[in-house]
Amino acid sequence: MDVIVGSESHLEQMEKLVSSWYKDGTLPESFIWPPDSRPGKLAAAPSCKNIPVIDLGGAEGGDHTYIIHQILEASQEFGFFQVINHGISDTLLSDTMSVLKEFFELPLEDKASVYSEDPQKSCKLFSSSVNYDAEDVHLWRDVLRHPCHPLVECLQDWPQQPSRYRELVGTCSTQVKKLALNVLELISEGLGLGTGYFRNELSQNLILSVNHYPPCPDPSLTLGLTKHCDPNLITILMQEDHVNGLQVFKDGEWMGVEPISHALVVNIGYQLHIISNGKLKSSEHRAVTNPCNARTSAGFFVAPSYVCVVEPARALVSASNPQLYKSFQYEEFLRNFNTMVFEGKSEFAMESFKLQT
Ligand SMILES: O=C(O)CCC(=O)C(=O)O
Ligand SMILES: [Fe+2]
Repeated sequence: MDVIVGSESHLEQMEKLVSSWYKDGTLPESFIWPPDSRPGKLAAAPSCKNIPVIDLGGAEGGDHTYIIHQILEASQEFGFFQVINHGISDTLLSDTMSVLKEFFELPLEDKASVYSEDPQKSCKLFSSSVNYDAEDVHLWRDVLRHPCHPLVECLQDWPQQPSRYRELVGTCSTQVKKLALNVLELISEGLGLGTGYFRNELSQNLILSVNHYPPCPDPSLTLGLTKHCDPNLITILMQEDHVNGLQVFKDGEWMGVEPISHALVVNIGYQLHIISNGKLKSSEHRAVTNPCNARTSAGFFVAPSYVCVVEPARALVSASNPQLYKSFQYEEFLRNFNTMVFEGKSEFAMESFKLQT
């Protein structure tokens, strides 16, 4: 059925957005996760002081080799690290985060033009997941998702409000892409793949996914985002200051990733795990909610083009390091990943791409 933007049924659909009704103070049953995937007592998840914070300030000077060493070590052990002195100005990051938060605070009518339940639509605001009507349990989040590349082609689909949205998110996404390519260059060098290994179809796409988690009456029973690894190449995540929520699974327990002002979180996606022939790790992570503050996070997902062929780098395969994954088109991986996520089996998303060794 076609739904006309701003029509009564379109606005009714928008009432699925958690931000439109959370103030009634209830946690509906449809948001209560089974006991084995609930966060339970949040106090049990210590804020992780161990996720490395890497100063990229000297990457082009005398610290170059040391920084590569830190990035490789963090990517092998944690699959996550934070970066500071990354070259993106504090003002741009703060202003972009403000405009993203403002977007979610707009009245429903002002968000109606981007709200959509159509899985094919590339720029859309929705609640929980793209499978809202078919999923058993909902996530306590609203999401605004859209491509950021090529900028001139996608910009016209982005929200027009707040008025500085396009300008700030456009500038920020361009700079985040540049940062991601710099980090990938350091990884490429660290893996012994030379220069420019990722500067092609492997890093062609950039998708922004903004998560908004309103305050939740009982964070122990629900989740903002269930455990998953990111399917793409590498993710650069901006998280709001002072509000915890991101957790990484490490050594059998969930650990919080502390928000650090103006730092960015870097997360190794499945494609980088595969290209490194298992050397770099993709870690499971999730987002929990809290009763006091809304939290907004913005993930910039750098991904291969859909037709790009992905496989372990030849230079990393040898008799003593047999090839662990077959080669495939990224589109095929993504289709399988999305099905697995929908079936609640995302931890098995890699199975059909593994080679018997
Ligand atoms: O909200 C967060 O910090 C996590 C977001 C995330 O993991 C994702 O969007 O894939
Ligand atoms: Fe993620």
